[in-house]
Amino acid sequence: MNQNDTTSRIAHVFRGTFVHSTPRVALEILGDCILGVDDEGKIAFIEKDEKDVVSLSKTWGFETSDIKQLGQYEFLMPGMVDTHIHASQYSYTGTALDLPLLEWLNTYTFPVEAKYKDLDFANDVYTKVVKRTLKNGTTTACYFATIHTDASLLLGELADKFGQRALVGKVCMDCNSAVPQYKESPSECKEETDRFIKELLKKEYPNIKPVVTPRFAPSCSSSLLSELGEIANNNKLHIQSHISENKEEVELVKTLFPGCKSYTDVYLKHNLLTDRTVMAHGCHLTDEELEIFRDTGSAISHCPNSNISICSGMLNVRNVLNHKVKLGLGTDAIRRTLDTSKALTIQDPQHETLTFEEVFRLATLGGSEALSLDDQIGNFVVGKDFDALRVNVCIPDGPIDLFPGEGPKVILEKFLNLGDDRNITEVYVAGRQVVPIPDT
Ligand SMILES: Nc1nc2[nH]cnc2c(=O)[nH]1
Ligand SMILES: [Zn+2]
Repeated sequence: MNQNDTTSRIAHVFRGTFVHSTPRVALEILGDCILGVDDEGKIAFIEKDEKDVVSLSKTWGFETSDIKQLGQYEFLMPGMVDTHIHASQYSYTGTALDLPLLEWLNTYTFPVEAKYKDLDFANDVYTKVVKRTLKNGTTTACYFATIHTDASLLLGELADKFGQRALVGKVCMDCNSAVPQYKESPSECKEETDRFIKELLKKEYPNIKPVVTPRFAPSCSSSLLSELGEIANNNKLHIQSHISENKEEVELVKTLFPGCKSYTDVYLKHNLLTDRTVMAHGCHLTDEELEIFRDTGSAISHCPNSNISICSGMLNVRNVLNHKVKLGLGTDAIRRTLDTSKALTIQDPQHETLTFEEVFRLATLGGSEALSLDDQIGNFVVGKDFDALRVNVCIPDGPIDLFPGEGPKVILEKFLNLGDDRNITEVYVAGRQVVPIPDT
């Protein structure tokens, strides 16, 4: 857009420090910048060290009095992209962490997920998870819901209502011997997935997309996996699932799919590895499997919080990045990603520990790449949507103390390691301010 374009007007102008990542640099600090957002929510301009604000305001048609000036201890950063979150497991977050994956699923997860048949229960939990994640800076979330189509549609409705960008997956599973009431028949799976996609697309929510969601290979028959691969490919939809999270699961998949060379080969053979696929965990993938991820353009969602909590394994992110595989983070993962990388260095001093700048990139631009949304979000580039956090590290009674001489890089590092939602004073998604959340 330019000054001659009368269809879009400037909706916000910010001035101050902006931090973001580019494919080339993990952390770029833009001091004293001015950024304009048009009324379609896109970044219209970014000017550095602008001397003549008056002429800029004339060019773009805004009032200089409308500029939002950031304070010394404030900055704007891109919104965080959560590439893997189970909205339906939010009610028991922080508990039930005493069993390994397969027992954990049977004991805690499946019985709770079965409750989402009840739309009142779903409404309560899904409202809370969308609000909580938005307040904590998740501007994009890639959600697993449950097998229930109507509750999954409700999750899409709530994300749209509160203004979060989201991929929403109705979970598909036709095998569950431990909790047999929590599964669908193969035909139900297909029909309900079709209905979910059709109904969600019919709503035309601007920032919500359906994602085809086979739970993981042990929960799905081969014919269901093939059906889902076909649905996703015919409709050019995203795909999400789990892979190689713990060793017992990897062994189980070998026995369930004896004709496949590896866990990755199971998904490959069913046409589920595309450049719109994101697979969670991947702790135990081999280098050969990572090459398949790279060749197909499929991404990994790193979930170290979960991996440590139920002792699944430690993904070597450095090795994934060295294989040029796209990688984003799952929920609340910045700190646990750094811890896991350090634990790998303790085990092997040759391991090149991830830096906080690299992890910052994974939480923002990396996530957008993993979800193939990097043409739209992930950093501050003219033409991309304005998904951003206004951060203030110096709020009264906040979690961070500052000391003389600390510049923007230290301030960002402190925020990433010590900050919380009190420091995130405003959140924007596609130019719409969504935090503070209005009272309804
Ligand atoms: N961590 C985790 N792994 C899974 N694998 C299949 N389903 C799940 C799930 O709900 N959580
Ligand atoms: Zn998961």
